[in-house]
Amino acid sequence: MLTLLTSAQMRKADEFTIANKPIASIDLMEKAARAFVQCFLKDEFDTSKSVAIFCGKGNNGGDGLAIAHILLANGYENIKVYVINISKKQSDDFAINLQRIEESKCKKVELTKASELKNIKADLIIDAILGSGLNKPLEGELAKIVKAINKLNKRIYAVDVPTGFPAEGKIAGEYNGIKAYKTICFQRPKINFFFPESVDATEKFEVVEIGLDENFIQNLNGDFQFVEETDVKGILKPRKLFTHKGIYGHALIIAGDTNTMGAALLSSMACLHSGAGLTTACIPQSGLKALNATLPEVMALPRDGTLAINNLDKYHAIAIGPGLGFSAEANSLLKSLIAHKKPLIIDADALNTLAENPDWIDRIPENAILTPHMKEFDRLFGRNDGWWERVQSAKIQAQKLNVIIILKNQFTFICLPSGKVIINPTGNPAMAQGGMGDVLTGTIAAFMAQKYSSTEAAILACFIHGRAGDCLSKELFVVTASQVAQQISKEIYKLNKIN
Ligand SMILES: NC(=O)C1=CN([C@@H]2O[C@H](COP(=O)(O)OP(=O)(O)OC[C@H]3O[C@@H](n4cnc5c(N)ncnc54)[C@H](O)[C@@H]3O)[C@@H](O)[C@H]2O)[C@@H](O)CC1
Repeated sequence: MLTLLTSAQMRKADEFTIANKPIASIDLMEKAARAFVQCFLKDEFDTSKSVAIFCGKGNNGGDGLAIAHILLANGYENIKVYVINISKKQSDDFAINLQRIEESKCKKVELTKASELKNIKADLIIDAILGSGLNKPLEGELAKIVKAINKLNKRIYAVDVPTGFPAEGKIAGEYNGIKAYKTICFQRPKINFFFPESVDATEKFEVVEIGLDENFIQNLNGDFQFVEETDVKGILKPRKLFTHKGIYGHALIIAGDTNTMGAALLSSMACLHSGAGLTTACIPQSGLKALNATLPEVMALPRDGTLAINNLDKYHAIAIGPGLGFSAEANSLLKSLIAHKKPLIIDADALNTLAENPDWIDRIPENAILTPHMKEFDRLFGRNDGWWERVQSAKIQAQKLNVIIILKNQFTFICLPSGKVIINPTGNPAMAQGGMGDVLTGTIAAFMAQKYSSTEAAILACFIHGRAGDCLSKELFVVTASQVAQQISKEIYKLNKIN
């Protein structure tokens, strides 16, 4: 699991590396600049293009100056550096690189006013005005300069973080910073790149390694961690010889209503393909034909409007919610499940039922998993102003209630009772279609039934569900929930096979 860093922690890692490795601060900057250029050249190999590099006077600007001379050395001839006079203060490494630029054949101009940008002509722009040192909103002439740079309407590559975009913390008000095509950031992605608000600042980002001390970074107590494929492979267990269906657990999916029976079928289908030994769908009578016709492997526990499930012992994991609707029966089922200590997943309509009965929330069993999307989360725990606030609130609630909250989005946040937030990297916009959450719920239930811990089940399910969608979207504009459900077994197989 990769630990993500705040800007303050990044500075510590920087200082530690300089103090403990045979590398000086200016050489670390050079290394960062080289890593940036290497990444930049993968996209921009036409060295006849002209490049305007906008630099502030801190270390981000220092990077920009180093990038200028490295690009020159790589065959780019038409490079112009614009040093923006935002303050008198300059960093030591900026000063050293400025001296180098002055001694080179690189053109350098000082820029004080936005109006001076009118005559700038460049095919490409590199933004190195402000990086992770941003400590206040962009104002005055600097804000005007940034606006004018955006208006040049050229492809902008940002160094480390787009100027004006906070690397972490609340993203307040309307974004007025650099709108980058791509951000090439150092050693770790910025935490805020995982929030939807970041699309205003950068269309994409790529992380380059700059040689900071990894041991030091991993031992920093970062709240945010990032799942890697190796983590998932480390958790997944192979299916052993002589095992039988009883070993892989029995999952109960309480879901479906007359008009939303598909949700129950999708959840059950995903549960099957994710490896549960037995799957039972608790659905209304009206869904039995469909269930038997489409998922013959799944058993049924028909609901007749007054169902009480007496024998919960035989189930190793229970998921409630997909397409469940709102009824007295659904209410009483959820209430009775909360009273039991079974591994439980609460999703969709069951989350909304919970929101209508807030006094039940404190009674949710330990290590239960809640899987809200943004609206369901806000209904449950109150409105949030932006994603930073929402994830902070999910973090607090997961700790307080001792549950796991899977806050779903492009990047899903798995908030653990320990206070850690695990970011899932897989998944893509082709998966933005109804039923996808039902599939995730069925997948989590299957992993819990197979006796993975709630944390493991959450990590596995989110990663593999997204990975299934990623694989399918290589050939499809949109992937449907059924396709994802059916792909899951293939993805588990691939991850297990390489182990
Ligand atoms: N591990 C690291 O920390 C490394 C950092 N490097 C670079 O260093 C950058 C951070 O450098 P700095 O800490 O010098 O900070 P910046 O270069 O981001 O900013 C410089 C200074 O600008 C001022 N400032 C902040 N917000 C402002 C605003 N809204 N308006 C006007 N002035 C403002 C602050 O006083 C700040 O210290 C990173 O983003 C990265 O590009 C690299 O050189 C490599 C290693």
